[in-house]
Amino acid sequence: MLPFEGQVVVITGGAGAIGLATAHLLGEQGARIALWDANAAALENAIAELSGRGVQCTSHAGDLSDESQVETALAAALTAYGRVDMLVTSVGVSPREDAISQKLSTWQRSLDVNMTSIFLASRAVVREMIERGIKGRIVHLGSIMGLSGGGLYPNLAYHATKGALVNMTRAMACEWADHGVRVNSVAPTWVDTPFIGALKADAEAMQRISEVTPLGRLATPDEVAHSIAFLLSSHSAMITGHTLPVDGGFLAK
Ligand SMILES: NC(=O)c1ccc[n+]([C@@H]2O[C@H](COP(=O)([O-])OP(=O)(O)OC[C@H]3O[C@@H](n4cnc5c(N)ncnc54)[C@H](O)[C@@H]3O)[C@@H](O)[C@H]2O)c1
Ligand SMILES: O=C(O)C(=O)C[C@H](O)[C@H](O)CO
Repeated sequence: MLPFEGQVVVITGGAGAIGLATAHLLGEQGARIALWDANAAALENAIAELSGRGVQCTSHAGDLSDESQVETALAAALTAYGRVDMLVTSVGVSPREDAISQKLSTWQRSLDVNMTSIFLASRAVVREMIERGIKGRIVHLGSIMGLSGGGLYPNLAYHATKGALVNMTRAMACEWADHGVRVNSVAPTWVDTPFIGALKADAEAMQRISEVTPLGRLATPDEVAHSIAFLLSSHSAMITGHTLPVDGGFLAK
């Protein structure tokens, strides 16, 4: 039997690079997938890719910082599958603005996407898990920037929201442990995805990233997906409230 045979996973930001790599990995291991994302065109491609490989999948296109979108998405997933066993939150925005010139609107949008959407999806899914007695598992996409001040370039709103996610993970884990729901995060280093397209085009930034990363390279979406799968699996049954760096040694320096 496959490790996630028949289990249902909701992946927010599921049309993005890390979300989709996770969908492929969990799908290969027997999971049924619900991808939620704001990017309707990318979702369509993602669903075509997954279906082409025989993975059962549904999607919902909408802004997940909007409570009604999250509720609609969950209702559709429940209609399709009747349950949700796992949630991966992989939405994110990274404005890379310095604090002095940052606009309030940019700051607010970062909070809405990087924090509120995660609260909304987690709350919606865990209500269902508790109602149905499902011992669910959640993994959030944090960042090494939530565990350090960074230093290579200013990005206050990103640092603040990813830092908050570390403690949101702990608080959710403590609150939901009695129901058998585990909550963890991964904190990747820079991952080779379109999310850091502007940085990849900057040779000097890439050189500095390589210097501050003991393993000297970007992570791949697949490497992050495998860490997520571990935290969703029974192999991590005694781990909750934890943030796992997937960082090539960045935080060890
Ligand atoms: N790529 C990296 O270097 C890196 C490193 C560390 C952490 N992360 C985190 O991993 C996560 C995924 O990153 P990625 O590299 O796959 O990026 P990505 O841009 O490929 O994927 C992010 C997805 O989130 C979706 N999204 C953004 N705002 C949304 C909203 N309001 N509602 C619904 N969907 C929304 C986007 O449409 C996109 O498909 C993010 O949380 C990011 O902060 C990325
Ligand atoms: O977008 C940025 O500038 C980031 O810092 C995003 C990621 O978190 C970065 O790749 C390191 O984790």
